[in-house]
Amino acid sequence: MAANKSAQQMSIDGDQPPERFIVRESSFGVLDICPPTASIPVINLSLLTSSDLSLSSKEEVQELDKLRLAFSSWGCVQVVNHGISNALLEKVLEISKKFFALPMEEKNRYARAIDNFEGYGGDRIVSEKQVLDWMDRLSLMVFPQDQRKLNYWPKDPKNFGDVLHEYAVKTKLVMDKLLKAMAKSLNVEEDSFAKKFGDRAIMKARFCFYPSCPRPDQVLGLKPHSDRSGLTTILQDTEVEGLHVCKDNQWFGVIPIPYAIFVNLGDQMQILSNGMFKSPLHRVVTNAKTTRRSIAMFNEPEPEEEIGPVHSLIDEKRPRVYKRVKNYANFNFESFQKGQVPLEAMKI
Ligand SMILES: O=C(O)CCC(=O)C(=O)O
Ligand SMILES: [Fe+2]
Repeated sequence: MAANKSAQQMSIDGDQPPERFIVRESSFGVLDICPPTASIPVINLSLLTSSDLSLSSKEEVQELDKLRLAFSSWGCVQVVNHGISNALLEKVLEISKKFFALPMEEKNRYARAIDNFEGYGGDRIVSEKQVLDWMDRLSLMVFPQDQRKLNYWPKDPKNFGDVLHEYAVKTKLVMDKLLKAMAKSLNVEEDSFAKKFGDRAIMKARFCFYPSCPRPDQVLGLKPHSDRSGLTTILQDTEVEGLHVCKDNQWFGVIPIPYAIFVNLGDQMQILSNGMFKSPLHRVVTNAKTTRRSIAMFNEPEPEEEIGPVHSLIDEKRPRVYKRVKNYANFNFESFQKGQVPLEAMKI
């Protein structure tokens, strides 16, 4: 049955996308696979160094302004000079390439259980009416380290675990720097956001594989969504476009910059910032010729930590927009199941 085949296998077999993958106009509006491209703001992380705004150089202040504007309009940036070496980024792309190139039976040793997010598989089916994504993925919990389910971590390629661990540690440093810079850019205590993530913040990795598709005009690699996370980084194949971001109700294509890391905010940062920063809708389209790979890292506050707008961002001019909630990931899933838009359901 085609519906049980992986997207990769359908692509190899030259299958036409089955009915359940077809995006109807009513599902998400017209599928424009080639929207205008966007100049997503580029942030030079090496300029964001001082811990005290009053000590910031002119260049740093300018960069902080750029960051604030970018996250309050686009909800995303491309980060350069982030401190992660090109060699490591190449290794991350390489372990992804090698894993997805394994024979199907080998990959299926890491197959996801039906009710779990972790492991290898396709779109997680939560409703009969769901339009399926033309994408295979390997999802893994990386932090807290004691939550890892190592039976899902590929043993082939051999360096998979070491590379992912090193990349996650370095990614967390980038994210923590960004969280501090974001707070500074809004003129609030530097650790206002960072401390909400807690010592047991969650980091999940998702290796995304979008095989070529004979009908890119009819299917989506990943349907429009905003992330549940606090912060997400995306490392993408340099040569292959496919990621689109929505700004002011218009879709824009993202042009990957070699060795830059794309960062988007998730819903929990929109909540923590009392709506000052945006968690943007984004999606991925496929193309008829090439496979696209990306590695997304999702960083979230620990589920036991109650989150809500940071106090210093609430005043008469800007009253509190969102409620407080524990375990936003669950809240998000449940409101989605009830047909609600989770961020709307969080409003007071
Ligand atoms: O593949 C990409 O570029 C985007 C992935 C993504 O948005 C996600 O996994 O949530
Ligand atoms: Fe996403």
